[in-house]
Amino acid sequence: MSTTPTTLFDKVWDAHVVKKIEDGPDVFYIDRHFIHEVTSPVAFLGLKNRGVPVLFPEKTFATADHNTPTINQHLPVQDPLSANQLKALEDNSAKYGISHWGLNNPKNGIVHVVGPENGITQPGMTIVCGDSHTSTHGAFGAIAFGIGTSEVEMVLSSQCIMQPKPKKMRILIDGKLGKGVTPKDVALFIISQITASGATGYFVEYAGEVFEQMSMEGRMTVCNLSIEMGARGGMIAPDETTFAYLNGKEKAPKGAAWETALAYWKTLKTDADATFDKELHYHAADIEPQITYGTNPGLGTAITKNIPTAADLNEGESSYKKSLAYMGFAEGEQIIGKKVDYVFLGSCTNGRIEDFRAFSSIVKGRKKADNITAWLVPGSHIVESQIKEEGILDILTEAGFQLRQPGCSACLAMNDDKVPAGKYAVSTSNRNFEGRQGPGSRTLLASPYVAAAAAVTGVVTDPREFL
Ligand SMILES: CC(C)[C@H](C(=O)O)[C@@H](O)C(=O)O
Ligand code: SF4
Repeated sequence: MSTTPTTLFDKVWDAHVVKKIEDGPDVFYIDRHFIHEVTSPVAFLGLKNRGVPVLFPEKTFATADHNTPTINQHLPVQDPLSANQLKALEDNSAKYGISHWGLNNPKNGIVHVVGPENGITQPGMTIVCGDSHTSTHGAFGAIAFGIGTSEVEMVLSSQCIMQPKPKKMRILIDGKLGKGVTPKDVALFIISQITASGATGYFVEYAGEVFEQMSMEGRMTVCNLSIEMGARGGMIAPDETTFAYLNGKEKAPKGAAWETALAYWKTLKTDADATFDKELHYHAADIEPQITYGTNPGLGTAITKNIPTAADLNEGESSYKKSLAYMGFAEGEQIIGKKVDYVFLGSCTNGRIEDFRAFSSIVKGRKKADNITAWLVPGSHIVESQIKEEGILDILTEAGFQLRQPGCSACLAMNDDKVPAGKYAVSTSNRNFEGRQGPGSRTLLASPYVAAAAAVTGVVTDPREFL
């Protein structure tokens, strides 16, 4: 065994290199492969054309999420393109013997929600999916990243991909988070500090007290947003919180296999004195509830602050002005008090049970504002069941909200959940690009607390006044 101090990332990476290529990418072994309806059909077509089988069908897991409606899921899907994609996923999975959680399957939900909650995602694994937010699974101490459709085909046929090793960055945050400050705020804060391309070329390890104290749901939220700072992925060393979350999950190891796995998982941490290519250090006390005001996730601020000027930001002036013009905002304006039309609680960033608990803790005993259309979309059927079991649905109903059925929904508006042109949405998702939530839609990214505060007041509101 090597005595050189090693990072968590190197430990997991090096254990998966099948072959090193001189001056080229590594041939990299993949433990778990997730697929959804958008990026898999062309990969399966490639297999068919080459007459190649799926090498290890039991290592690939399919779920339908992007194109699925969030009401009346028992009825046939109306949109022909969506219906075709969903059918292709089902047929391809059946043809190659791949596990498939389609609409109405009790395990169905957003790929990055269902993988972890069923114990498929485990520490020390390499995990890929034809989807950028695959970084979510890094919360378990896995190396997880998004791949393109041609690589999906490669993984299906060989369980390997060609992958250059990224550089390593560690982001350390010490101290304790203040009232109303959530993992989403931590991630939006980091992105606002380093910009949406600040971690390009790196794989990030999040470390320090803030992440050690965080729940698995919170860690998933943070790792999910790694991609929005440009990183290849993000990870957090597994610990007792991770093991407790996984223990008893359907696909987690059981009995003696659990003990063996646990012994290995406990070795998965960065050694003291291991070095990174870049290190950033922040303090929890400096992080307030955040909100974005522009058209990339880096254009965010503490909710109590005013929208910065181009000079404050060091941003290219014309692109910044264009971004604010799209949003209908002006430099130097206060963000609190801005009118909101839509509230979206959901997505692979904030569609987990903890997010619904946070949202309901604010709307409890209050009423939805009349000007707000709210879409509350659980990340999976398991989350939906928990919402019902914990009495959260009753709180939401009492406050004038409806619960929808699981899927990506308004996060990218590939189904009917589209925010109309010019309207403002406070959204717990991860992208605020032009038109992301529907043509002409305007997105303000924020935490479930901020979303709830907007949902009951109708305007951007500091959630701390309700906590
Ligand atoms: C459709 C899919 C390829 C896409 C992604 O890769 O991220 C989507 O999930 C998104 O969030 O924009
Ligand atoms: S919820 Fe949004 S970010 Fe996540 S996979 Fe679906 S579309 Fe992509």
